[in-house]
Amino acid sequence: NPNYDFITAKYPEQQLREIPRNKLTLTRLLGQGAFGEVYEGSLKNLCANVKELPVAVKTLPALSMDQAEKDFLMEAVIISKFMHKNVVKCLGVCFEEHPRYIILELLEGGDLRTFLRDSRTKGDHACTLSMEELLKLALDIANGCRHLEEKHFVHRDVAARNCLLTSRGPERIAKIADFGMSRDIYSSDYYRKGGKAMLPIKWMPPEAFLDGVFTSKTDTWSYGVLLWEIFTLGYMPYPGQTNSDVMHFVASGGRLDPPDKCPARLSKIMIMCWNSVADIRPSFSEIIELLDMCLQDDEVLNANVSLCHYPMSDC
Ligand SMILES: CN1CCN(c2ccc(C(=O)Nc3n[nH]c4c3C=[N+](C(=O)[C@H](O)c3ccccc3)C4)cc2)CC1
Repeated sequence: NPNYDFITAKYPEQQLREIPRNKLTLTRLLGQGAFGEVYEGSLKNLCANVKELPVAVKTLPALSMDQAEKDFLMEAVIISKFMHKNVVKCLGVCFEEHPRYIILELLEGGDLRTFLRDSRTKGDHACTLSMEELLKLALDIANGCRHLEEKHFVHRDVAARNCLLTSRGPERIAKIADFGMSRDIYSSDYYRKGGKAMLPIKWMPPEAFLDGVFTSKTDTWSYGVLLWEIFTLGYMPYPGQTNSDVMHFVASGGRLDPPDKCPARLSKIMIMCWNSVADIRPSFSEIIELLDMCLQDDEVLNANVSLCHYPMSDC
């Protein structure tokens, strides 16, 4: 996996900060990850002026396989490389004994896809979030992705499920928060192709699932699907289609329909992200400029996000 080269080749000197385990208290379980749990916790006097710091603690079960251990370490090393307000921060690790912990900044709003789905009001299919709020979420993640692009890091799994929110209120900030190499093998978001890796087919461009080619333009394609997720308030992409349906559909030129009543300026960005020629897809700097234009455009701000009515799918 070239991302491993990214780490070992360029930054061998960067050490992970080992945190004494006795400074850490785990309070409650936040979620079950693919290879472990994530707890809310608190960190005592990490530094002078902070007595107790609320944190998220990712755990690796003590009896994990070697590969899981390597992936877990790799996730900590990768996250520690980035310093950006839209990328989750790693505060340190407890790696000297089992169970191993990765200590991350606590984001209390939960993941972006759940938040979008919860923000639908029942029945009248209106939405509790304004276009401006949705655009700001989109811009937060685009900024995080631009930082990864600048660092020549390809994420490979940009999707709403892998983003977290600082809170659910109007001051919420969205961050890219999952750099795990392992995939939730029980989630229908992933597809085991050729008995090997679990692939998020519905978020991948043709050159990735056909030829295994991954560049920052792979993340651009995935980001276009994330935009579609945001403006459908968390629908499953390609409703009613299986992963293998989608591989054939997309490889032969098929694309997601932009959400209905989605303003043209916004749909255009999605379509640009899904250009079959990777080089023609926009960089994240270009995407940010285009989204900033949307934020200035009343036609976009006054559009109402109406939920598409997909008959049979897990909407
Ligand atoms: C209505 N309520 C609102 C509150 N809510 C939550 C649900 C989950 C969380 C949560 O996991 N927060 C996290 N903070 N930091 C990290 C987290 C996860 N991390 C990870 O690294 C996880 O692997 C990860 C990464 C991306 C997305 C999900 C999980 C790092 C917080 C609130 C439950 C529903």
